[in-house]
Amino acid sequence: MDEIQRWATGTDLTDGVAERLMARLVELQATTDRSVHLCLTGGRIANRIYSAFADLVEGSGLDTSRIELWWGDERFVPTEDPDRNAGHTLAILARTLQVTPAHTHAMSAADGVTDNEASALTYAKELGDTVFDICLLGMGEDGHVASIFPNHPSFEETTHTVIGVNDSPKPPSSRISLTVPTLSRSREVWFLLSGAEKADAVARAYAGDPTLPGGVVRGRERTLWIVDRAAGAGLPHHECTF
Ligand SMILES: O=C(O)[C@H](O)[C@@H](O)[C@H](O)[C@H](O)COP(=O)(O)O
Repeated sequence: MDEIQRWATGTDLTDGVAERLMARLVELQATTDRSVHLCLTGGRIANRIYSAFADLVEGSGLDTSRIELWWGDERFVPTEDPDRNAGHTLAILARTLQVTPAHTHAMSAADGVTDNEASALTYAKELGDTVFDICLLGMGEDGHVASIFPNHPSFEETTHTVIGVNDSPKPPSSRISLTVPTLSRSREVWFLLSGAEKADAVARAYAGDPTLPGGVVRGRERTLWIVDRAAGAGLPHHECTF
């Protein structure tokens, strides 16, 4: 079930998504005794949302002992490299979200190792058959999600759940990524889409363009297309949820 959530500006989107994400996580925790699994994405838009989310934790009712953080992709760089997704995200969320190391599943960094495939296999073992309750994804102007790129080996059919990605069109070149089937195992996929430069890719992906990773990744129960006015310019207006 695809739903469009349209916000006027990127700022409205950031604050609105942070509130809806917090509410949904609290709602999911109320339906189960297990941990809730949230898969995070890198990118500018996501990091702005994480910052707004961190401001909401106090008084939210979120049980931080029952949330597990995963990553959809990672740049295969040293831990201290500013390009590393987990570094940014944890610095932002750790301001208010006390998530234990056992519940924080960051992909390994390239500290003294060069083999991203081996690191991908290690993450696949840690992931096992975990199904994410919510998987957050940004999208590039080329329709990439996580580190799965169109017209690129990363987008080829695979039985792997996690892969090493080389020659990434988006720097840095070496990455680790969940694969399309793994992303689509998620119960809910939330696409976080802001900026006019994404409008064409967003429209094509929403229409299910099979040549774009964003065109084929969907949640099993729900797919949210969260757009600001600019990024959603090419989306149908009759399907807005609010
Ligand atoms: O590691 C990465 O680069 C991200 O996972 C990538 O998939 C990102 O989400 C998109 O490129 C959108 O990035 P922006 O939100 O910065 O446009």
